[in-house]
Amino acid sequence: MRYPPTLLIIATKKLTAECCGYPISIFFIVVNEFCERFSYYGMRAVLVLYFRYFLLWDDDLATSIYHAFVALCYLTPILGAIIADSWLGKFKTIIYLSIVYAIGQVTMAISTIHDITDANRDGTPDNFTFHIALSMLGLILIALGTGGIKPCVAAFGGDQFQEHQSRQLNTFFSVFYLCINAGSLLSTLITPVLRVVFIAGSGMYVKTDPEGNIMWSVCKCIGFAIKNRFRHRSSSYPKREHWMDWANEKYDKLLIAQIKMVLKVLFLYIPLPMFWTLFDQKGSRWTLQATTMSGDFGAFILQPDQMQTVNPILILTLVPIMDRLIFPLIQKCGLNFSPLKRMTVGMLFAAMAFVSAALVQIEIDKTLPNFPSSSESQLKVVNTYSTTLNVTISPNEHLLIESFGVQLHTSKHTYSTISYVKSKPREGKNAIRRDFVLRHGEQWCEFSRKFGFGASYTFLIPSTVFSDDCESITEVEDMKPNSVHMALQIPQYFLITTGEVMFSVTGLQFSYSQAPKNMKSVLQAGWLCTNAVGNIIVLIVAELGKLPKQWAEYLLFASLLVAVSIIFSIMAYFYTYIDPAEIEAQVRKEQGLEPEEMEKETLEMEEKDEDQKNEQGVKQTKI
Ligand SMILES: CC(C)C[C@H](NC(=O)[C@@H](N)Cc1ccccc1)C(=O)O
Repeated sequence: MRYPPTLLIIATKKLTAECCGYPISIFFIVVNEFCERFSYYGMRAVLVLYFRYFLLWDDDLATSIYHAFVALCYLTPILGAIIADSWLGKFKTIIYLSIVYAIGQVTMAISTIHDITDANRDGTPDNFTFHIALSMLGLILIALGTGGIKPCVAAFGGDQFQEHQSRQLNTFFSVFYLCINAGSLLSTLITPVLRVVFIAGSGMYVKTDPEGNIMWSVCKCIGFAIKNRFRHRSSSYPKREHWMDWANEKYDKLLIAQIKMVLKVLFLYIPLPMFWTLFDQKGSRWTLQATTMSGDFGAFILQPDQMQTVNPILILTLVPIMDRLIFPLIQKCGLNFSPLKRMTVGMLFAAMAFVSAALVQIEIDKTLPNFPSSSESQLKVVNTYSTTLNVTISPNEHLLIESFGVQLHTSKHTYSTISYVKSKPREGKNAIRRDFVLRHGEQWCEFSRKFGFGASYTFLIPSTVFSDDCESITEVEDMKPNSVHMALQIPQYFLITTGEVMFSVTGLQFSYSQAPKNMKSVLQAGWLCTNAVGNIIVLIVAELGKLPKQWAEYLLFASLLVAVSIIFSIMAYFYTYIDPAEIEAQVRKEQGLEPEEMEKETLEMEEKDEDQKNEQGVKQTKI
């Protein structure tokens, strides 16, 4: 049989060992993902605290750099996808970038050792520039590692499945997502595990070779189509069905068909960053909201940042429920709950989560103290004298100061204050958290009291304090404890996580199923980029400032997402689901090329020989 003098790509999948209908190699991939997310989320969880308390950055800078880092982690997938699909292949890309990742984690760890520059041993680094530079280098390497391997791992997992395993392929993405969340959840509890599991499965993987510099060919082909279209802009030239068809003169029909498939999906992704903009505020705005709430659950006390673990916990329960119960039930009711419909509903759930956050915020606002505005000032005077005193604070204003103090707000005056609290204590902590012991030389006494969350107190300590065993200490409550319970945030976490399962797990599967074979990682990278853009939007919003009322900002975000989901549902309505393999076969047929399956059969004999000689390669390229 003669083959046209065109580049023929012949894919032959290796017979893989199976367990319950799944390729065994999948086990190594999901365990690898678990460990990777474990390491990533473990580091991310303490990153803001590192910026804040080690590098001594202020809140705004720490938050901005944090979101910039997260955005970078979801931008680098493009680089990983290019390396994998054009050069090294997914397997090698994962291995090499994991090494970069590990170097990044080590660099980051070294940057936290203050002894390196603490020559005078006072517990503070002497050279902050060194620590900042080292940690930034570490973070860039980590972003390169984690982001670079991310589109490859999901696509590599998908590659392990044969055609008859399409049901298992869908379940794989759910299990993959479960592992992400199990890893992120456990990372807060246990120290990172070495990522050697992935290499252990090496012999079992279906490893597809990269097919030349595919990204470069794609860019050149798109560039040519645009140029050619522009050259033929006069109406005398007949119109073509698709603007990419203007590349027909120079480029292979198959490549053009593949680019059309990818562009169609990428176009659909345009509104998606809005979902992530809301989703990623869990880590910032919602955690700040939790700082003004009470985390006293009786048996244990929950810190505001720990509230975020509700998300992975819910994922672990919701993914199986959705997969095994809700989606099959919807299907049984005869409803067509297609992937894009699921994603739209997911967005609506996220919008509802923000409505719920707004309602909680309204409740919290009712309990917050009134702080002076920019045109006011706050004066606090504590009267330790035994009787009421009359204090004149301006020619026309008199104040009666009760014994042990009073707090007041006045307009347009600045007074010197004894104690001045201008915001709720940070992270829901009290100014003083536990019982305290007073010491003076040999004398001491212990003061015991239950302090409320987010409360602030002033203690008046007379000189007689040691003789009466702290009895004479008088307490003034500057700020009432937080009274709205953190459990009220659970509905918003439930709604956003339900939205995430519908949106994110489906998006992952959709990106794999709609991508041509040689661009699976590229489309995974495109999907992850929607997250990066979402984080950049959070950054911009944080910098531009907020609405005066936090609940109004939550409602604004919810309305924006509803508007975006309407746009997305219209776009989705016009999207036709494709089977990339079928389209590719069709184009091949039109070009007079052999369909892949036939090629496979014809060449099976030839390959048997070669297979034995070659190391356990999977895909061969023949010219
Ligand atoms: C963009 C990715 C698909 C995000 C994915 N994230 C999750 O699955 C989160 N539910 C994990 C999480 C855990 C703890 C706190 C917040 C988020 C991923 O990491 O791949």
